[in-house]
Amino acid sequence: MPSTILSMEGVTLSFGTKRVLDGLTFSVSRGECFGFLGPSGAGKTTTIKLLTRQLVRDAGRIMLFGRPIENASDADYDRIGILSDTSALYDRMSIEENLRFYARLRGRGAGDIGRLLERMNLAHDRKTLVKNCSKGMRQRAALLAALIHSPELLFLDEPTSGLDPAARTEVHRMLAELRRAGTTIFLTTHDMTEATGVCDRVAILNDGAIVACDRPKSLTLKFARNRLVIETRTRGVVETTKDAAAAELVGDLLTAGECLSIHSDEPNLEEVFLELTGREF
Ligand SMILES: Nc1ncnc2c1ncn2[C@@H]1O[C@H](COP(=O)(O)OP(=O)(O)OP(=O)(O)O)[C@@H](O)[C@H]1O
Repeated sequence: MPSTILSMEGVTLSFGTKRVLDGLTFSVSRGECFGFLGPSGAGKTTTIKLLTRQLVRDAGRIMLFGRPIENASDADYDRIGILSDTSALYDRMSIEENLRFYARLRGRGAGDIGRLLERMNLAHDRKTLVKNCSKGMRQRAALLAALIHSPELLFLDEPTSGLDPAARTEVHRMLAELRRAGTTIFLTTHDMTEATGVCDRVAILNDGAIVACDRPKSLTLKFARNRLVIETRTRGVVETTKDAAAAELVGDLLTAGECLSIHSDEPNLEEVFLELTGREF
C-alpha cells in the first residue's frame, strides 16, 4: 500500500475574482494525524471540500488513495469520514437514532453503536433528541456519526470548537485511539495546544499557500531564539545567548551551585504561527 494517502500539488481555487488557494502543495501519509492550521478565512474548510469532492479545483493535482481524485469511486468515499460544521444530525431524532440512521446509510449494522456511545460518554444521553443536546453532546455525536463505518481517512473540521475541557479531552482520547488503530486524520483547529498535542505534523496555511509544514516540535525548534534564561539562587534571572561566550558563564553558575533552572526559551506553536502569518489565531 502506498504510504501517501492524499496529496495536493499546485492546487489553486478562486471564488469569483478572489483567489482562495494559490499553489497549495502538501501530502499526508497513511496513519498520521495531520494538522491543517491557518487564520480564519485562510482556506482550511475549502481545502477539505476539495479533498472530499464538494468543490472542484481550478488547477493543480489532487491524489486520493493513490489515484487522481477524478477517478475516486463510491467505494473510495466509503473509506472516508467527515466531521464539519455542516455535519447533518437530525434534530428530531435521538442521538442513537441518528447513529443507527448513519450506520444504515453506510451499509453497516448497529452492533458497534452501544460501544461507541459508551466511548464518548453519551450512553446515558442516547435517547436525547439532538435538538435538546448541548453543543458538546452534538459535537461528540457528530464525531461518532463520522466514524460509524470505521473509515481509514477522517476529515475533522474543528472537532473541539466550543467544547468544554472535559468533552475536549474525550475527543482527544478518541483521536489517540483512532491513531493507534491506524486511522489517518486530517484535522483543522484554532487551538495550538491541541495541534501540538495530537498532530504528528502540522501545515500552516497563509494567504492560500503553505508557509510551513513539519512536526510541531521541529517547527518550534526552527524558530528557537538565541537566548538562554537562567534562574539563579542569589543573582536573580540571568539571560545570555546560546554561543561559546555563554559557556563560561553557565559553567561558572553551575560550579557555584547558583543554577536553579536553565530554559532555552523556545517559542510555542502559537508564537511560530503568529510570526509566520502575522495574525493571532
Ligand atoms: N462558496 C463560497 N463562495 C465565495 N467565497 C467563499 C465560499 N466559501 C468560502 N469562501 C471564502 O473563501 C475563503 C476561505 O474560506 P474557508 O471557509 O475555507 O476558510 P477557513 O480557513 O476554513 O476559515 P475558518 O477558520 O474561519 O473556518 C474565505 O474568504 C471565504 O469567505
